[in-house]
Amino acid sequence: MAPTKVTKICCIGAGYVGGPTCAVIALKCPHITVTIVDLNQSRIDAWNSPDFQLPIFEPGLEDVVRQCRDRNLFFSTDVDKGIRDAELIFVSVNTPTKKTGVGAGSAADLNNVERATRRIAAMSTTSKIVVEKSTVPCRTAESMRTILEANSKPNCRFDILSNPEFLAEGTAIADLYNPDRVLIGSLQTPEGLDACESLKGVYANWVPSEHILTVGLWSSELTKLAANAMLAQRISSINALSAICEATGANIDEVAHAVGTDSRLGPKFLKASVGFGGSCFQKDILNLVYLSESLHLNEVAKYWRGVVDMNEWQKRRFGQKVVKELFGTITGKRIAVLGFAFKADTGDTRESAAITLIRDFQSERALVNVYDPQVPQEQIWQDLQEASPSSSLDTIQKHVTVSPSAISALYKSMNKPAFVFDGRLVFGNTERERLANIGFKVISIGRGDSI
Ligand SMILES: NC(=O)c1ccc[n+]([C@@H]2O[C@H](COP(=O)([O-])OP(=O)(O)OC[C@H]3O[C@@H](n4cnc5c(N)ncnc54)[C@H](O)[C@@H]3O)[C@@H](O)[C@H]2O)c1
Ligand SMILES: O=c1ccn([C@@H]2O[C@H](COP(=O)(O)OP(=O)(O)O[C@H]3O[C@H](CO)[C@@H](O)[C@H](O)[C@H]3O)[C@@H](O)[C@H]2O)c(=O)[nH]1
Repeated sequence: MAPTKVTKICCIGAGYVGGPTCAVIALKCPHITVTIVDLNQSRIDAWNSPDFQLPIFEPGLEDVVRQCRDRNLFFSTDVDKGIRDAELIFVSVNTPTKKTGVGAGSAADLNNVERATRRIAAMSTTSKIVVEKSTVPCRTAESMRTILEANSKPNCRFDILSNPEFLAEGTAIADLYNPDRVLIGSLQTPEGLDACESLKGVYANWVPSEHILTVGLWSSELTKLAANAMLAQRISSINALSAICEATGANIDEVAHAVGTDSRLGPKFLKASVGFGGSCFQKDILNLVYLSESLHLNEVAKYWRGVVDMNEWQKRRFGQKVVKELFGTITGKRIAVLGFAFKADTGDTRESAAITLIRDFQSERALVNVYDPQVPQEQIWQDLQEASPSSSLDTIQKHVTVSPSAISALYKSMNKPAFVFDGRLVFGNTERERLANIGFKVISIGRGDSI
């Protein structure tokens, strides 16, 4: 049998991955009808909103949705119909770290994946290619296949592929237009390889074939965890060195630049920071830690856990540095936190270092002003409450204000000496000097030479 030429795709999960990924597929493949389904009514309403107030902020996304929506791109809460009509289904649901039960704190919670898989089995009356897009532990595809096969109807076969997503938030559209690689894992059986060819045919509409890598299912699943673990490891390595720089007078930007010119290491992902955040790095490393522990590879688990431990230390260390520089106490002092999301160009606050920092400032009874144009106020309050479950919202709001602009942090209105703490190395030497000329004392992560 020849590989199916896909014309109808359904994506289960209309979040940061499902939304942009399938919107770009719709744009690049006008002959394919793409329906993105989700149980969350308000999210789907936002995707369908007449004024394109989309549920996530991502540069370039609105333009893609404007071009395709209601042409060959549809958003719906009718999950069952989406499943029934499709030839190929992406499962792009969230897989957060488990909060309770076996593996709590490190294992991935696969409940959403299982629910979606059971729904596919229950609703399908024709054969489907089912694609794992969510980040999952190694061998999850096997569990999905077992569930699908145990519940399938006659003449209905399911082929499972792994196709992890490597986009980064803030650059998702550019990453999807021009990916370093698309990775597809399949069983190495004739049917598995045919299914792989079908999915490859979708990406081949815009991705050069040498950038589409095909591997075995388990390698594909593990590659996603490995890639994130190794990226995060670079950040923890440079952050560990930033502490040495502060203590010795070396400059972390100079060290990172010089190290990164070694072609074996390369210049990217060497920016020291207040710590990595986002919904993926910590979750996926902990997922790898749990997998290693389950395989009784305790030294391997310990090795990867170190990357997360270093990140936690870096976040705490930055908060402690602020207290130390402000003469040992920040009680009653007003601190402006510019940026609440986990990085620039996104409104996503999951695991943002700003949350830990503000929680630590609150415990010192500082007065905090938060400014982030991409993050709605309600999200900030929700995150801060989750970070300090023993404090009421009233108590938090006595210490934290959400500012509509960054103006209130201007030098003239500040107590002197006025400090700027640069936790993302956004200020180079010129900007540092300019701030110092205004009168600010500038303290940057990874630099012993405050000015
Ligand atoms: N966010 C990223 O940058 C990124 C990048 C690569 C991979 N990933 C991985 O992709 C997956 C999705 O991440 P995300 O950030 O898009 O999550 P998200 O929370 O933004 O979106 C997931 C969506 O799935 C929906 N959902 C959950 N269970 C469902 C079900 N049974 N039926 C229908 N809808 C359901 C939720 O309502 C939610 O809207 C995760 O496994 C994540 O690790 C994320
Ligand atoms: O040199 C650097 C690079 C990043 N960061 C921080 O690391 C975090 C993660 O940044 P980034 O990787 O750019 O964003 P994510 O959207 O989390 O993307 C990561 O996680 C995704 C989800 O799995 C993967 O698909 C991407 O390939 C992977 O880069 C952010 O807090 C950044 O500020 C640094 O501190 N220093």
